[in-house]
Amino acid sequence: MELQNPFSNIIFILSFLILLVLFKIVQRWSFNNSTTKLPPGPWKLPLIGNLHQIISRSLPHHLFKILADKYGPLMHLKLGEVPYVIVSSPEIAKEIMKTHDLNFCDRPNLLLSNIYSYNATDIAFAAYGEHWRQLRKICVIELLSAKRVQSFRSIREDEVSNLVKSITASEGSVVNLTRKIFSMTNGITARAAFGKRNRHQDVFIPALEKVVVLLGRFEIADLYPSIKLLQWMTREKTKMEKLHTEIDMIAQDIIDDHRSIHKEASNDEDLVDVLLKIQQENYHSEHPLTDDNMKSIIQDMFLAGTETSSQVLLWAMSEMVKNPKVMEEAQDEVSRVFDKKEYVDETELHQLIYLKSVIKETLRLHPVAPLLVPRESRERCQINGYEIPAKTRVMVNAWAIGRDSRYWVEAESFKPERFVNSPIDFKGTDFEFIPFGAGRRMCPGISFAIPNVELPLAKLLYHFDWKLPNGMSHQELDMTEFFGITVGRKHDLCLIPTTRRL
Ligand code: HEM
Repeated sequence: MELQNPFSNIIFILSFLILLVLFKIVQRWSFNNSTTKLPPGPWKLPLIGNLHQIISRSLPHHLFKILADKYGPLMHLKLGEVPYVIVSSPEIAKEIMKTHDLNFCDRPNLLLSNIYSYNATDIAFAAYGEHWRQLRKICVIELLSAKRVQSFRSIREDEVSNLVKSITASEGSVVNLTRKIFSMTNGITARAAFGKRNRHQDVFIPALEKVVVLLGRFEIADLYPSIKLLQWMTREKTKMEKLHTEIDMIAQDIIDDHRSIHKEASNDEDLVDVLLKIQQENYHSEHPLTDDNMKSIIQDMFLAGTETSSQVLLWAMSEMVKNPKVMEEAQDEVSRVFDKKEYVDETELHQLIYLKSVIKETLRLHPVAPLLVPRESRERCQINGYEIPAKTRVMVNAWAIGRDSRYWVEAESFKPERFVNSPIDFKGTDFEFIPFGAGRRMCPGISFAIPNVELPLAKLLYHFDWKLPNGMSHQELDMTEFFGITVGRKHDLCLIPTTRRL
């Protein structure tokens, strides 16, 4: 019988443990060298990270492009204590918003948007999950469907005709187009949402305009979420709470008014009517629609819908004034299509191929949400061999992507003809052109937005010729941007109209 070495078991166990430790060391080493490699980015200071590089006079989307040219299209920044990645190429945008979309479809929890959005229970700021899915479904199927948008046609035509009338009244003198266009877009959204113009609207819209200003600011408390004291110290928090209470009361009044008037006919249903109907139908369901949910949806329609469409219209007019040949060609097309009819309505808008290209080119050079709406990673993942930790905030620089010279010839020039026979569209599948975002969180309002831009533009070109005031030449038109929740013109667009056709 062979004698068993009394130490053999111990030796075996020890060898096993040594191997295990070695294995762990190798695993940790390879992990450090592959999966934990963060994307490149500028050097960071303790406590503030890259804040000192970001706080400059440049607009964030411009600055991020300059930095991305140096550090690459997937760039890591630390702002305060929060990790950010900035995406600046169509390829990486596709990775984020298509391949890994599920991991990047959360929104960060931010102080002011949380107050505005009933604790992030609206659509735009809600975390990804069942609640967001339910609201988004209501939005896409019931509120912003092609059929519903069509039902608002007479509202659009009416409001745009009022715009034309008010411009005609000031023919030959300087018109502040910025103010007129904002008022028209607000009018369309208000009538679509609330029905007739009503007494509350005059308070609701100015209050929301103040919200827009507050939401457009960088809030230091959001960059140091672990220091709760900062949240209590910020004055903006108190301002937002006050505005929120004011808007909430008005919106509740509007809902209650609608509740008291029972509508049978569905022809003139507005968005509040539709939401009330859904609330009644879903009363006993697992996810009933509360009054707060309704108010948050309506707010989102205004916030996401009116600023954006107005800014696109103003950028398109600015670019056409700056490029008179483009203006001429667009006017010729509108005349060709509508001269026989002698008025512009929505029935023939589909024929305005060049005008549609003008709008696309405007959205390429002036995406009104140049960094889209921030997202946040749900879990740790790898993109292009780099590690993106969980809870990293992600900004996609749609503005830089629209100027990527690998995709766009003469990227900085305004050339609508590039879109005329091109299949490239803004529906979220061509990642070199993503003014409405892409993936699960993509803008659901395209079908509502586009007629709000096409119809007024067609009418402004059909009825008027435009020139700059004070003998200014078209090259002199100032195109400086203002960065807020959307990026619009810094200075109001003031032009002199002369009538072409009544
Ligand atoms: C030209 C006009 C518009 C532009 C350029 C625009 C652009 C955008 C962008 C870039 C996003 C973020 C997408 C992302 O994170 O990938 C967004 C989200 C959103 N937009 Fe628009 N938008 C426009 C008009 C509208 C209109 C008219 C409405 C509604 C009436 C609307 C409702 C929304 C909502 C509710 C969201 C949040 C979606 C979500 O988080 O699930 N938008 N929009």
